[in-house]
Amino acid sequence: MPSLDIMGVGKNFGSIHALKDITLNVDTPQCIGILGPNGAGKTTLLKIITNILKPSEGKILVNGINVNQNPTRALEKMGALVEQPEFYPYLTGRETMKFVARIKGMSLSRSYEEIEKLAKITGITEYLERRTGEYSRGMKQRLELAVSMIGDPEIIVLDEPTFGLDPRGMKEMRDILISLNEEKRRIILFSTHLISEAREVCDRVIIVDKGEIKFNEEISDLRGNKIRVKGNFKHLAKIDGAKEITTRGNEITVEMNPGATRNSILKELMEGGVEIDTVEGMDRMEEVYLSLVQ
Ligand SMILES: Nc1ncnc2c1ncn2[C@@H]1O[C@H](COP(=O)(O)OP(=O)(O)OP(=O)(O)O)[C@@H](O)[C@H]1O
Repeated sequence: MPSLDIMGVGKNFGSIHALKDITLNVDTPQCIGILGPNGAGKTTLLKIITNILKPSEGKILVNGINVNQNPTRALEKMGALVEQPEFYPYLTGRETMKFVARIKGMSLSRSYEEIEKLAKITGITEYLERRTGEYSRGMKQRLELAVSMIGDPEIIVLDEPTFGLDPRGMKEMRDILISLNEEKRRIILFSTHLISEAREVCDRVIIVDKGEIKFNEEISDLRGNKIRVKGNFKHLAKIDGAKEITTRGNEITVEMNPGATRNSILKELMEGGVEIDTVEGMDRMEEVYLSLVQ
């Protein structure tokens, strides 16, 4: 079983405290999303995990091995896409993968099988014979993922794998991550700005802001306890199922009492004379994230 231990990691760039005492222990295969606004510290954390940067404090253990002290052994079973690699533009996708497979010490016959398998998983089989200099951003991103997976890593670390892709490309990349995660053989850690993406792909979500973990929960534990309604109303009657109600313009946010349901709240609002236009559910992850972004 792969394991990743982030133990009290801090990172200072001069007077900037990019990370402060980050601790996280993962010892079962799962997908973890790191969500956070610009400058939160996501990339810095992923760079420390992959030994591109040294922590100012704390340590990272991969399968119990200290990344900083023994990087070769610790990172043997890790595949990462953290700094955008520049491929040699005159090599084809296949040659690029073969090159990396050879560096990783793989035999030619094994590398051939590995390339075919990974090209299929990441959907690049049809571009394998083209020079990477001619690849679109989406093709490059898939090739990068395929390259990071050479050697069947137990831990995969990806910095914003869907960044810069069009909606279809984003969906396809998410589907690849979902299917990799379904095998439940690896720890997949990736950063994103998108709540919806984290919710769709991950088992656990961590929200980082100003270098600190502000939220760390399993997706399955998140229960929506707020709903937001937009509509017309003159004044609000008492809502039995509401713990707290706030209004802003034509927007009503209701925090529900434990026994209440979305439907019971909506019924009460309508009976109280609210003409409802739209309804949104909010969960705690969304609340924390939106409060940080705002
Ligand atoms: N090499 C560096 N030198 C100085 N400051 C840095 C360096 N790298 C990052 N920082 C600072 O550390 C903080 C965290 O940056 P980081 O790139 O980790 O954030 P992020 O969450 O990945 O942001 P984004 O979503 O914008 O990519 C920021 O204040 C950033 O300016």
